[in-house]
Amino acid sequence: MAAEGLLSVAEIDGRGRGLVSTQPLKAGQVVLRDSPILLYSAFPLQNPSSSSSSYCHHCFRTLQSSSSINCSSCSALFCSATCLSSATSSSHSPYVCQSLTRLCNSSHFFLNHLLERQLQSRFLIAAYNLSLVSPSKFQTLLSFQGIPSANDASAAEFLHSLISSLCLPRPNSTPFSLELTAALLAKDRLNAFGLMEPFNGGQRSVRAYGLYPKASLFNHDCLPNACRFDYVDTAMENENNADIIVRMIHDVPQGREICLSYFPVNFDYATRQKRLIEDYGFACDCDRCKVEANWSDNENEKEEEEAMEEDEDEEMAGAENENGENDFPHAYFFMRYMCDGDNCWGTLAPLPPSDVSPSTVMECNVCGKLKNDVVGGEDTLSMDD
Ligand SMILES: C[S@@+](CC[C@H](N)C(=O)[O-])C[C@H]1O[C@@H](n2cnc3c(N)ncnc32)[C@H](O)[C@@H]1O
Repeated sequence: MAAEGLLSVAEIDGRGRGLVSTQPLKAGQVVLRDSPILLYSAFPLQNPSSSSSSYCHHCFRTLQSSSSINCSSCSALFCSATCLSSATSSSHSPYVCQSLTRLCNSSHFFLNHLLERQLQSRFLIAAYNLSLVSPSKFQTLLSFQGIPSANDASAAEFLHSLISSLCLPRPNSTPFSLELTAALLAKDRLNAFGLMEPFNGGQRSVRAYGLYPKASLFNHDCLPNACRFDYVDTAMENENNADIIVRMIHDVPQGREICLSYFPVNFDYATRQKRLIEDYGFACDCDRCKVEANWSDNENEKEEEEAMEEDEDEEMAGAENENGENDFPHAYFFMRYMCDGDNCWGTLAPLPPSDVSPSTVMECNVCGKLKNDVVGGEDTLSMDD
């Protein structure tokens, strides 16, 4: 992990573990570089769309058709002989290759089950395989937070029996219990990061899901102070291209919890709360939610738009309502740190600072666009002032 020592793990009231700054952190500073312990494809198993064959089945780079190589036993494609060779002893072991082939041939499964079950089966086979090829990484996976919900338990019941009956037993190992299968599904649901397809200006979908040992400790905030970048297609040859890099959006003092947003920051209050309860099992009470909880539901988006317009007029100072309270204190965040590219909704963070000065170039973590920080400079407000 780069930037070792900038963050420490702490117990945070009502949130479980979290990551806290051990020293003042600067805008743009890289606070974490983390490699996945497990990656799995986000595409259906059977009748995969053309896009599923666009990515290497090991590192998930976009494939260049001229250089891609087939697995000798199934249809999986790899970007190079090196990736195929690493995959054969890790992510695409004979156990994974045979199990996925058997699942693909099970028409009953696909006629009756939605994409969600297919992706869960991909994850479970990857996790069962991890216990064979890297017991220490499997122990890390087990250390992630995640108590199974009723949905996880019923998915596990179905998938556990399907995988036990269709797939070969894992060589020299005891079978997974139903309880462990349910626990694994919960850990995946609460901790997986999506590696997105290249941004082409429209709806962006996930190409692969990854589980990251350190990044899984970041808690959520609807106005995050850090955001994560990935460079799956543009990483250098000698870098792990599926690494997650977390950079500070703005300065924070020592002792502050460092949080990411688990989804695009433009989601409205009701959508955010629903998503956090349903997918992550908690109701958010961050500063932004406390303010927006007082906005009436159907006015939510309208108020946000109006407040942003007012705040533009007032040089992003934050508008006061008739009671003299600031009813949109986070307008500043939206204006400065939300990408204005069409349909993008990414978050902007400065490029890493040099030894002597902060960068004035902001990078979007979705479309990758670089732009000058229009608000940066000496009169810049710190979010923690
Ligand atoms: C990716 S994990 C984050 C690390 C986790 N706190 C731990 O102890 O391992 C996501 C889980 O952390 C908790 N969490 C994250 N952000 C939170 C927040 N703002 N308020 C309450 N709980 C939160 C929820 O239980 C969520 O399902």
